[in-house]
Amino acid sequence: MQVEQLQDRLVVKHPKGSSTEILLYGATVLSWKSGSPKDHTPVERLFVSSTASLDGSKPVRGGIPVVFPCFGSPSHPDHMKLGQHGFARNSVWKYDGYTETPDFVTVRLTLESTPAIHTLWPKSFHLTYVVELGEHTLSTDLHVKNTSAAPFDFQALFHNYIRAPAKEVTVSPLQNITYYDKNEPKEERRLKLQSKNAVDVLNPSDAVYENAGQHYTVAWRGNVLDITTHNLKDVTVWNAGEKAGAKIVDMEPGGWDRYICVEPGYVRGFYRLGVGETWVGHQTISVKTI
Ligand SMILES: O=P(O)(O)OC[C@H]1O[C@H](O)[C@H](O)[C@@H](O)[C@@H]1O
Repeated sequence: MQVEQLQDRLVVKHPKGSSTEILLYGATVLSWKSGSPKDHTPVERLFVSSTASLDGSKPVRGGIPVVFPCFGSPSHPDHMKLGQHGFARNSVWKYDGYTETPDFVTVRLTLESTPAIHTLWPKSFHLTYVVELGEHTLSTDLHVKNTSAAPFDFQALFHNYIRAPAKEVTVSPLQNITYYDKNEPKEERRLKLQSKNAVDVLNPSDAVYENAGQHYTVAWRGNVLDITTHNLKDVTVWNAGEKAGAKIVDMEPGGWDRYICVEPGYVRGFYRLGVGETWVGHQTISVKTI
């Protein structure tokens, strides 16, 4: 059996040694251990704060929280009752089974509206989250189906906390891409053009790159992870930095220096989904040999 269902999570093991754990709360990927094509020893690739709450009392500080149907604090008139990053990351998802091929173990989770969600966002929808584990890859797909009688607008994002030393890691290629700098105090100055190709987070970063290339390389000292995406036109690069990081209540001491968030999403503007239609956002994170 490659998938073990525990009370609060799924533990998925690949015959070639990689593994992943998915908390039903938020469908949050909590762990992804994978070797590289050069060194087969499985290594944890995601950062989860040791002080994160995993009991469903608040979204997990780390792993891969799923952001839907709004990113950040709501800005769309239909989203005003929602909390930061929406409800997907703090709702309990249902396990919907797994499939297995020689190369991949794939698990499915689903989420539909509940009375509590309905009071915040009165739409009818069906979400399916598909997590596919390969020998050196982890893919996540979010399927959003509109089961309402009218179109609705949403944003979606995979909030990947990549385990990496913040002082050394870079994300590329981002040169000549326009980004929305959330750390810039004045709204009218927030849209900027990135001049660097490999962007670091030596200073605090909260930058939403618009219409980026959907293929990113996250690199530091002998490590390379590739992220390829589909239908996720934007990517946010976030690291709180030392000062603001110390103020995040569920961030472990010094935790700001152990992660970089590289968050593919559809978050600049909104995707309008017609009645009965399904939208799929996809990412694959691969461990590369260098
Ligand atoms: O603290 P959270 O609600 O989990 O959000 C953590 C971060 O998520 C994204 O990266 C946003 O761009 C940031 O502005 C935010 O601080």
